Amino acid sequence: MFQQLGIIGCGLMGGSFALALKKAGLVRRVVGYSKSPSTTEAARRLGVVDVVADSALLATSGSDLVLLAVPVSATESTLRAIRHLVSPQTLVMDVGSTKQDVVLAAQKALGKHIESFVPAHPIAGKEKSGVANADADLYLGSQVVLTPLPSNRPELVQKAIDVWSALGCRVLRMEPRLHDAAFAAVSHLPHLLAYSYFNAVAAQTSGSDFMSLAGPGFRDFTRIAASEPGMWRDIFLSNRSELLQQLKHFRHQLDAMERALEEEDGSGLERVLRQASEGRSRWQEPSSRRRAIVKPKV
Ligand SMILES: NC(=O)c1ccc[n+]([C@@H]2O[C@H](COP(=O)([O-])OP(=O)(O)OC[C@H]3O[C@@H](n4cnc5c(N)ncnc54)[C@H](O)[C@@H]3O)[C@@H](O)[C@H]2O)c1
Ligand SMILES: O=C(O)C(=O)C[C@]1(C(=O)O)C=C[C@H](O)C=C1
Repeated sequence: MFQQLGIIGCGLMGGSFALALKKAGLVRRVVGYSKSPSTTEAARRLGVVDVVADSALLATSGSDLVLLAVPVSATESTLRAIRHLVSPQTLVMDVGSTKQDVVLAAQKALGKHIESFVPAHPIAGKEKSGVANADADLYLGSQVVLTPLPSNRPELVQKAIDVWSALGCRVLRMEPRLHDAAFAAVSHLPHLLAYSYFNAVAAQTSGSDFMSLAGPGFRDFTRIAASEPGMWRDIFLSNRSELLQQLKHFRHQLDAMERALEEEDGSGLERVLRQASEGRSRWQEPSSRRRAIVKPKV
């Protein structure tokens, strides 16, 4: 049981974490800070936070668990703002979608307090941001990647594993570099493609007429194109080199499809379509292997 959770960034991810911890009975009090006072006030009205803090530092004061749920580009300044109140017993985590830059930001900002910062990335979310979309069950059954640092206090790493496990998550440990390479392929590239594809259709003269006829295929493929642009700008820029690498792989496949179409190469086309269809049918969504909620150890 945590005495106080300090949420910095009371949006979708931070708000959902607060609600999940409350639902699991793992926290006595939640204090929240967000850049915009109207957001923090909405979080209080919705019962996501109990107390509104006027700064990130005040949200950290007295908290034994602090969660940064801000855009990845705000990690360094936020950690700098709270570092004086991070004690050796405080567990500080983030939920950022990239990890190499977050670790770098923490190294620059935290000094000796880095021992308390355990970088985390829950593989959960949705295209709707903001505290109004926070959901106590958002993390249930999801994977959470931790990229612990060599300087982390082992008991805080264990505490991080315990708290996510208690929320019904499967916790994995990974090197930041490997994390960023993997999520460039399975999260960042699909978002980039969804945004590009949507614009490619919408920019055509008849784009809106075409879209008025669209069915579930279009809906499913473009859902994530409605995601928050500022957040994804940050993610793309922060993981730029891995994303560029993934774009090369994608362009190679697209070129092969285009060639097969131009040459009316039906068997070549079917070969690549079959390869994808069989692979996708075999793929099992990790979060569909839902785990029972384990007894909280925290
Ligand atoms: N949305 C997703 O699906 C998803 C999934 C996994 C991880 N993430 C990561 O979670 C983080 C938060 O994303 P979200 O979807 O909750 O966004 P969000 O827009 O819903 O919430 C972010 C909140 O942070 C606040 N904020 C922005 N800058 C701030 C600052 N400097 N100091 C304090 N508060 C600040 C905003 O006002 C907002 O309340 C991002 O780093 C993102 O990469 C998002
Ligand atoms: O469900 C969605 O809308 C998401 O995009 C969630 C999603 C993803 O799977 O790519 C988005 C960003 C992350 O950092 C983790 C999860």
